[in-house]
Amino acid sequence: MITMDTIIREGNPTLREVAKEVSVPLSDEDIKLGEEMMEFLHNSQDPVKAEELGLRGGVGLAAPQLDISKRIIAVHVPSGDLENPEPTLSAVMYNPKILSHSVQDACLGEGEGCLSVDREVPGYVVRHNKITLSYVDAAGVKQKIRLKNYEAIVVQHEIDHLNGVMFYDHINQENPYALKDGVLVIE
Ligand SMILES: Cc1nc(NNC(=O)[C@H](CC2CCCC2)CN(O)CO)c(F)c(N2CCN3CCOC[C@@H]3C2)n1
Ligand code: NI
Repeated sequence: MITMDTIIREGNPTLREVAKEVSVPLSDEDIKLGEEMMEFLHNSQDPVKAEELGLRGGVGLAAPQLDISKRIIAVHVPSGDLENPEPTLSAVMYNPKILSHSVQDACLGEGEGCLSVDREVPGYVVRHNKITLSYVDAAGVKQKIRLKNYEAIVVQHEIDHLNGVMFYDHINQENPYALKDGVLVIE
């Protein structure tokens, strides 16, 4: 089971590597890894389990954070309103690739954090507002989807990890809260 002890922290060189594509058809090992990554996200969002296991909350996870330099990410983004328990996006993505993106940029009003970063790094992390994404799903089927706003931000954070990029690499050093005109701030 993945716990916080499994997650490597900044300073570990694996977080700065470009991860390798996984072979398709998917190996049993890669399928099992994806399942464990998704299980971590579910546990981290369950107040009882998160408390029990000492997990920080997570809506995304990338294999390099487990010291595994493979292009595998898991995302589990809850809808936000408690009435509707259905997540807006829940998927393990193998070899995810951004095919195209909007001119429009966006950022989370709260900034970003990272399970591999044990410190607050304030500032806006400006990303694409909308992306068209291809990936292979856990069943080995090629998918092509369009994401926007919060879900698009989460996936971009995870794909960054596959390319050795950390969220704070995007923060403006002079003024962390500087924003160009037209950047959508997502609250
Ligand atoms: C936005 C948010 N980031 C949380 N943590 N950080 C992460 O997920 C990192 C990835 C996210 C950082 C910004 C974009 C992607 C992990 N990363 O480093 C992977 O690379 C949260 F935990 C969280 N939520 C809201 C929903 N809530 C549902 C109930 O359970 C608690 C949960 C808390 N929202
Ligand atoms: Ni992260």
